[in-house]
Amino acid sequence: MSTTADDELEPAVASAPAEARERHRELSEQVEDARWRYYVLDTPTLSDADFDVRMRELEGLEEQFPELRTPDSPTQRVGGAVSTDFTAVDHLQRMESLDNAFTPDELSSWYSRILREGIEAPALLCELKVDGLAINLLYEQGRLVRALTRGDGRTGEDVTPNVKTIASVPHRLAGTDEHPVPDLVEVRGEVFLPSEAFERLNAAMVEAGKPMFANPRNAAAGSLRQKDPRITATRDLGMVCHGIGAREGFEPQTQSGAYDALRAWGLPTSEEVRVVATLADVEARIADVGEHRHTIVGYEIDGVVVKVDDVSLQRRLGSTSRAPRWAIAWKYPPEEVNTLLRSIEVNVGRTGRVTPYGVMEPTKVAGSTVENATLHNAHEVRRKDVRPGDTVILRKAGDVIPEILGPVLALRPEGLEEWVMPTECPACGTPLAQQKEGDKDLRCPNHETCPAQVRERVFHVAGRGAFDIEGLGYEAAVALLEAGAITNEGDLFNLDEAALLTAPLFTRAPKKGEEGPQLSANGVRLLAHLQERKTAVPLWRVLVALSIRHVGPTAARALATELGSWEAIRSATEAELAAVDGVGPTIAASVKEWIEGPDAAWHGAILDKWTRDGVNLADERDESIPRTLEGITVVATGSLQGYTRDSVKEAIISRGGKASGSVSKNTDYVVAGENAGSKADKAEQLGVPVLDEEQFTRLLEKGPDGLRA
Ligand SMILES: NC(=O)c1ccc[n+]([C@@H]2O[C@H](COP(=O)([O-])OP(=O)(O)OC[C@H]3O[C@@H](n4cnc5c(N)ncnc54)[C@H](O)[C@@H]3O)[C@@H](O)[C@H]2O)c1
Ligand SMILES: [Zn+2]
Repeated sequence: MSTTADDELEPAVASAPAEARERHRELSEQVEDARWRYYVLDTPTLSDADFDVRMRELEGLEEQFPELRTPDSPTQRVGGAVSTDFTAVDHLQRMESLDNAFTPDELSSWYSRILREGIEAPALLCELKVDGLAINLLYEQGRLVRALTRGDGRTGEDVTPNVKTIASVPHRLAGTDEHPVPDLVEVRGEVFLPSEAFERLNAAMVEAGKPMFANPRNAAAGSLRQKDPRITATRDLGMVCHGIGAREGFEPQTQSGAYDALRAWGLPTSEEVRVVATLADVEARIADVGEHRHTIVGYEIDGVVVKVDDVSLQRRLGSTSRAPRWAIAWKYPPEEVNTLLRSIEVNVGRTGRVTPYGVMEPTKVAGSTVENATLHNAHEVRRKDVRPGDTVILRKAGDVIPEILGPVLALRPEGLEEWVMPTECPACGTPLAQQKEGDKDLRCPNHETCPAQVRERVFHVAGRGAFDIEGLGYEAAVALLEAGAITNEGDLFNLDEAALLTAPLFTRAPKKGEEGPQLSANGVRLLAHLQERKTAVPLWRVLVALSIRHVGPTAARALATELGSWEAIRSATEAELAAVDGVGPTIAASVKEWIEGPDAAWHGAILDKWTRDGVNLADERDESIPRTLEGITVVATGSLQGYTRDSVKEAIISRGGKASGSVSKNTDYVVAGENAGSKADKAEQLGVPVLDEEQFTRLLEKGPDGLRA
């Protein structure tokens, strides 16, 4: 918890040494500067995480040397100021900030302090900490007369015309018998930009050639604090209430009760407010919200605010110079940090795609350390205008892959050169080219022998979705290729002891009586696994292993199911391939290209070798299963007791039927399990019979006749 001036603190004992004073002065300046950029200019140069670190250090210094805690220290004041673009107006009641907790310890020491006041088990209100900007709405006789930003807490900026453009902010309050409209009330809340509106706004900014907003908070602040309210009106801002200030003719007993009144008057309140009894409940709520942080509401949140619900207890606890003692903000780990972009490198993928990626000063974000992040293609590098040497904003949300959002332009060193995409493959020197006119991606066209592509393909053949060969990871793939034990994936299933002995990774020193290097245990196992896997996987996984562009597991399954063997796929026409359910023209063209295009010779050689080496290139039909569904199309939807998504398809296909994903007039039956949604509805509209699981089982056993019984 960030500690602030406590009146009861002992007077200073130690006097601060010169270097502590100097550091305090330096940090204060940095914090003041950051606040100015953040609150007034809406273009921060520090990340929130870096800002918080500095505040923490300041607070630590003041803890140690209380004499440094002067009234003008940034720790004693509510951050923010008033821009000259707006009229400065005083709040009737001061607007405060919040103290923060980043750890369970900090949270519980906040709670202990309340208990020390002799307050027993207070009801605790938990609400979302909205990542927007604070607003103060003054209603007199139910009429919205003024809207102010927080400013420095005493004086805010008059943004009334702008706030009036926000759809969810009522210009007039509606009274009810239970909740009559008060003479006067200051309503506090957060103005935010919904995530979707943020995406849209940034897309429009790019279109217009203007710099993007780094995050929804900055976008919300920038949108609200416009000189021209007509611009604000286009931005789809939202607002949610989280407190009240001055009031006349309105005396709620609890914070949650106040929200009930606000809601009744027509003000936007949150559905996600919970009143709980214990600190353990608070922790559970924090964990729960944390898990759904990005989906719980349609806007960004960065924490949970915990408040003592009882208003008389709030009064008793009072406030420090900048924040109430009766509330605390739990903050989740930062998902956005600033870091140095050291360089931009390129990576050559399995199908030759050359992808630039940023190499950064390793930084912790959302709980893990990040060093690399893809930049997708040269076009994207240009669009984001990131250059090696820039400070960049790095974002990582939960399990999502890290993303470089853009540079902090204000920190760009002078004369920083734009990055240039290489024109030649960094792995083999072949000039890079577009696959076809208008492609954003560049590729290395040397698919056959480009060492990077061969390495990625061999690794892919062994991967989970393909042959799943244990003991053949990236390191092993590199070792086999470097030793010349294989030249490409075609040689894999022909590997024998002699060939493997050339790769040091798979050998061990000879024991007594043995001559020369011997195969290591890993080497022996790899040979066994290769022999086992080559016949163990169904055709679709072999298709995946071939690295045909656009042929992933879904398309591969579709092709294998319909055609059953490599031979049948090879001899099918492009039109026949395209007609396969789940394939279509793009994939069909790509398969044909793989079979007949400029690389046909070495592609064919791989398959010849695999055939020679006994790889399974056709699926066996289980003749013991009766073909009860020949010519019948079935769509399964919802969850069934006795089947998984895959086994349902399996059951239909193995009986000669067609398992389709969408309902049309060509559908013969729809099988509807639990929670069957729109597909079952559509079936009814089209008059397609809908079966339950028991009827489906009869259909499988006896065909349509089974249903008549
Ligand atoms: N990047 C920068 O340079 C920079 C500079 C200044 C501030 N900041 C950011 O702002 C923070 C400090 O700002 P602050 O003083 O506004 O404190 P704060 O954002 O940590 O907490 C106070 C604010 O939270 C808001 N809030 C959201 N939901 C709320 C709820 N349910 N109940 C009550 N209040 C709620 C209110 O607007 C309130 O004013 C820093 O921790 C940092 O994240 C960043
Ligand atoms: Zn290459």
